[in-house]
Amino acid sequence: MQQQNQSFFKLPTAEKLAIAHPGGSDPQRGFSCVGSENSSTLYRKGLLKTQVPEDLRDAREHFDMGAPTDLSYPTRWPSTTHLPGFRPFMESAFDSLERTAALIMSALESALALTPGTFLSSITHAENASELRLNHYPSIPVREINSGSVSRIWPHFDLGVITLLFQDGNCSGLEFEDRSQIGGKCFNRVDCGDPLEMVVNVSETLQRWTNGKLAAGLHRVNIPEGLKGDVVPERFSVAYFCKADRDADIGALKEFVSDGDEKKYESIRAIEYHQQRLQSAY
Ligand SMILES: O=C(O)CCC(=O)C(=O)O
Ligand SMILES: [Fe+2]
Repeated sequence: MQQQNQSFFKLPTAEKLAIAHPGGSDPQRGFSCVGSENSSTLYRKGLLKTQVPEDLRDAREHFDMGAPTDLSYPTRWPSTTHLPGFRPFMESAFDSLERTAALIMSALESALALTPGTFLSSITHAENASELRLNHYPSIPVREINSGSVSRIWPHFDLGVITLLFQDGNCSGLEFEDRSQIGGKCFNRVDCGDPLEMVVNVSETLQRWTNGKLAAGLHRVNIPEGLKGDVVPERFSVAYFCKADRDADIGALKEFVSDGDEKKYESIRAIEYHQQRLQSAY
């Protein structure tokens, strides 16, 4: 998949722009050029409500696809002339990742002693809302990142249920917030490791369903540890965002709100919640 990732971003700019995501609140499909998505607003207007300056940019481009069965928001595919085999490969990868995510959610149901299907009944709809993303971070001078207004990806929470994340094995930089010091002040590095390693990240929907019992992981991509030279090399990653069905309620589940507990997350349809959040990120 990392090879497909590299091939996609090597396409001529015009080819990528021909399948550009128009922005706005609809689920992302196709190509988003460097600077088009602003992850810092996901942070600013997200769970932490922390004050962050307005003019922060992401040094990242990405490609998003939806489920092959998602007829509401079809994927914008590059032409087969330029990338033969890309679509069938990505659709088959989507299928494997969807099954992997379902296994993890089923294991979580057992671990939390929930009735089977408590989570999965809201994620297995035929017209599923999950997404697969290819990220490319072009090489960038260290001084640009140190200027403070550009980051590979600003601290943010993912919106879905869980994220399955793969790094390219060459360029590290992924960091997760240290849970003992909430507030985005201290981050722990995640080793780049083997490209077959999968990072599983709790995202906002699971935090909402569990009324905060499983907290979403705040993460970012920073300058790699021990970098030599004054240019950060290019980096690739792949993220599968397992999402709730569009019509699913993503308020706190009754199983996680005992008598006398505060229900921290009110009922809202997943699609409405996502639209509100994406509107602010583009
Ligand atoms: O590139 C990475 O390692 C992280 C990507 C990420 O956080 C995202 O796409 O939401
Ligand atoms: Fe993320």
